[in-house]
Amino acid sequence: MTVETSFLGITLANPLMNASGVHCMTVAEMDELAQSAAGAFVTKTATRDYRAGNPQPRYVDVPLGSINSMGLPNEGLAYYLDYCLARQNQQALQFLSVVGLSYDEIVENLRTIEASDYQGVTEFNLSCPNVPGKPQIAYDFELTERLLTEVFSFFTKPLGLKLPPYFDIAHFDQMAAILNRFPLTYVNCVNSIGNGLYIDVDKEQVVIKPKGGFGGLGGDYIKPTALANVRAFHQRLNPSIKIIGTGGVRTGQDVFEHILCGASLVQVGTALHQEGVGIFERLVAELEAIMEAKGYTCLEDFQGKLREIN
Ligand SMILES: O=C(O)c1[nH]c(=O)[nH]c(=O)c1I
Repeated sequence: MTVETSFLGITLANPLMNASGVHCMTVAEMDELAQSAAGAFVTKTATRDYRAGNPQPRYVDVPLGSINSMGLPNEGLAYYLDYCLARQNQQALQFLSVVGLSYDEIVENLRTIEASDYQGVTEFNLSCPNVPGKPQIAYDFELTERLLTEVFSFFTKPLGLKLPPYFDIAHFDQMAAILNRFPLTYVNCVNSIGNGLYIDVDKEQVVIKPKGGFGGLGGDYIKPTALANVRAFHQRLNPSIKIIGTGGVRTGQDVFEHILCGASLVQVGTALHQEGVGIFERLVAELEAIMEAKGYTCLEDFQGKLREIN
């Protein structure tokens, strides 16, 4: 029995990796990830220039997950691109997460990556909920289509999209119809559930400073939504477009559920932030135990095979 998997023809020891934004802001954090049991890693979403991000406190772990309004702090695209270029011969599979603060900057950043010797995967983040004044790109279907049309007029390297959660069947249909028109490597479902609110009852106060306390939710809160988005897009997208499952992963069972819904890789955010990189060994062991108990010998035995009630 094995939890090995392959992505873009590259064999990975397991389907697990970090979620962008968690444990991937600096070289030190990314090196620690690279040395961990994680099968792959992704960088913090980069903009062209360095960003300090929103004022603190801007990330808080809470009993059922986390709330954050980081505000896209990052060292700038060159920092992460240089990191990936320097290590792309040693690391099996790298994911470089990117966005821009404007349409033109997004195009510029993707042109920078295209012009580089980067051989890894690019994750285009369409779903950052925390840049004040910037609505999430992926909730604007026309803008998404316009951007993807322009990007794929020049971008030839493997490209995936980080999507926000959708909550309406019509939106799954509309978005999938758009995505199926492009040679995407994958879609990553889901980013945090945007603009939640967590309250400290003793202080009768919000817990994060930016945006009046509104922030993206992660953790246990979002697993049912994450699973539904993985399943919905797995059912609707061309099989050539893989699904990465993100959201609410804390145990091997959560990993199993994401794969059952159709995920090829599974990312860990909130729980990684809370437990550290040791979580990957634990998740692998727990997933193996579930597969053993069910008599599965590989991920393909159950991947995408969620049953409905007929
Ligand atoms: O506030 C952030 O930096 C952030 N926070 C999130 O929860 N998702 C994102 O994609 C981003 I770029």
